[in-house]
Amino acid sequence: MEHIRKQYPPFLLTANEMGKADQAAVVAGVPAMDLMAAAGKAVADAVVERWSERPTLVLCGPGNNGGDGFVVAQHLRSMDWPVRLAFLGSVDGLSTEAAHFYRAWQGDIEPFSTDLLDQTKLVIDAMFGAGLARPLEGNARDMVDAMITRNITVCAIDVPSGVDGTTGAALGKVAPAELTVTFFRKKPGHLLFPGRGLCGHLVVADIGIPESVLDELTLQTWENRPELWCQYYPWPRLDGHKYHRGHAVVYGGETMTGASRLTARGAMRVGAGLVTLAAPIKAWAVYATALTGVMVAKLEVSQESEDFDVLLLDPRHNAIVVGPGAGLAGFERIRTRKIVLKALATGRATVLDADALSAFSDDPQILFDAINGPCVMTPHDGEFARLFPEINKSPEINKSHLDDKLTRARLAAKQSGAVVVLKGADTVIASPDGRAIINSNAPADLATGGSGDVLAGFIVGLLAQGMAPFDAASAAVWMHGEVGNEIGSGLIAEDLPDHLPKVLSAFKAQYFSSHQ
Ligand SMILES: NC(=O)C1=CN([C@@H]2O[C@H](COP(=O)(O)OP(=O)(O)OC[C@H]3O[C@@H](n4cnc5c(N)ncnc54)[C@H](OP(=O)(O)O)[C@@H]3O)[C@@H](O)[C@H]2O)[C@@H](O)CC1
Ligand SMILES: Nc1ncnc2c1ncn2[C@@H]1O[C@H](COP(=O)(O)OP(=O)(O)O)[C@@H](O)[C@H]1O
Ligand SMILES: [K+]
Repeated sequence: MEHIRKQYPPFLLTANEMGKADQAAVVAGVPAMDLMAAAGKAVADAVVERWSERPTLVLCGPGNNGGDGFVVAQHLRSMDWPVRLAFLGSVDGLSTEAAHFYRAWQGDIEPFSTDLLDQTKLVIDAMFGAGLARPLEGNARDMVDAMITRNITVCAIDVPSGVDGTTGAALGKVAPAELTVTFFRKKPGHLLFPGRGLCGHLVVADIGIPESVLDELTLQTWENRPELWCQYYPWPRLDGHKYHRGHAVVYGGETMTGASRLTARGAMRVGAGLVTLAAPIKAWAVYATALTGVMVAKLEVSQESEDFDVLLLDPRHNAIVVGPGAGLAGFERIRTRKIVLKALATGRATVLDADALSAFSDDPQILFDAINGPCVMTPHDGEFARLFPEINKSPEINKSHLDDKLTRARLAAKQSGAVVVLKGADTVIASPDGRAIINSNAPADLATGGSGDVLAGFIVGLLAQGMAPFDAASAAVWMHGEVGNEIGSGLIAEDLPDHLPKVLSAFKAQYFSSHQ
């Protein structure tokens, strides 16, 4: 029988999980000494590939990150690189493996002093890796300060020292790396800011840990990649018709009419069979003139929510989005809340964005109590803070002394019962059941007014086509990032829906045929 290699999804491992993977590898017969040797060799290879020979300083810390540093230094020395090595700690405190490579180093061991930087063009940062427990102090901190001041080129081993690999937080000041080499799998801190911004180019090296150790871990965090959800992607069926592709309802506000129009166009482009924009009568003419493929339903102003009820009587209206341009001023706030609660009461798939979230900032529990069906919330940081003010004070956050985006999104999903898409450069998609995905493909060009409105449209369009909320949110966020990359500089929100077809075609070519 042909041997098919098991494909593992793009897991992200916390420091703790990485430690377990390491132990499982040792149990499976890979000596810890070999892992350290392979780690150091991988870093040396990456260094030689990126930089020409130059005066290099390897800064070794007191743990196994320092152990890797001894290996790198010896490899570079054996290639006749001008290498110096400074060690922070005592040999008695080293692990067996690190002590072995300390002895194997054939050059001098110099004390940690910032003077060493005078002759240095490249620093290999092997001070602290996954085991960093508190901010850097003393000589290590002085060294980092001097590296920052001198703007010295850095290659970091595992993480730039001071970055928490599990959360991406910076424990004190960190010297940014141009290259970071990590082992086996990425860690959340490589994708979450500020960590991501401090890592520079990231290389993940295979150090001989068998992938099968992943089977022994219960992992709940992934990098957003199509492999995670492509098999659920709702491609149109040859024998299908538009009602097989769902009917999305977009609630439109009275004043900011552009927002919900962007949402509606996003929903159409991502393949919803039909999209109806429910428009207050005052703004109806604006919507009706501006939209073509999207249908426009008229809501009487005095009895708005009743008209919305009537619209929802049609069971084919299977996904609803409220928020973009919904309105928060005076009466509009009350109406927005009513519309949200009506939408949630249907039990149909619902996306809540922008004003639909802020409208509940006085009493978020009313909103959370109403969420009983499939629901995706898409707050940016400001909306998140309004809706989940207590999460930053929660014991889980305080325990780690960190305002960690992954934990915050997870807690919010658990508390609200919705899939939470906590947006930004490192958007986190968290499910109430504990699963979480970190997105990594979004360009900064997406930081423009209306781009979130389009994202809400992508999500509701996928929900209308029957995708589950966590998958729909993850797929939409990834598509949004790809479209952003496709357009690049000069991107405006209006462009996003119209560039989606190109991205979908490329995605289909790469992922669909293999899943038929
Ligand atoms: N797992 C794997 O598969 C593989 C892992 N590998 C490598 O191991 C690295 C993880 O090693 P690690 O666990 O020894 O952690 P690391 O960061 O080197 O040192 C922790 C030490 O520092 C100390 N300490 C902490 N904070 C401090 C502070 N602020 N200031 C001063 N001291 C502080 C702390 O002491 P303590 O807090 O106990 O007092 C402890 O002694 C990993 O990043 C990778 O490079 C590879 O070899 C390949 C296989
Ligand atoms: N620096 C950045 N890099 C990548 N994506 C970003 C960045 N800043 C914002 N985004 C993305 O742009 C979108 C902005 O959404 P949002 O803040 O709701 O804006 P709007 O309400 O104007 O549509 C989100 O999808 C967010 O993740
Ligand atoms: K490091």
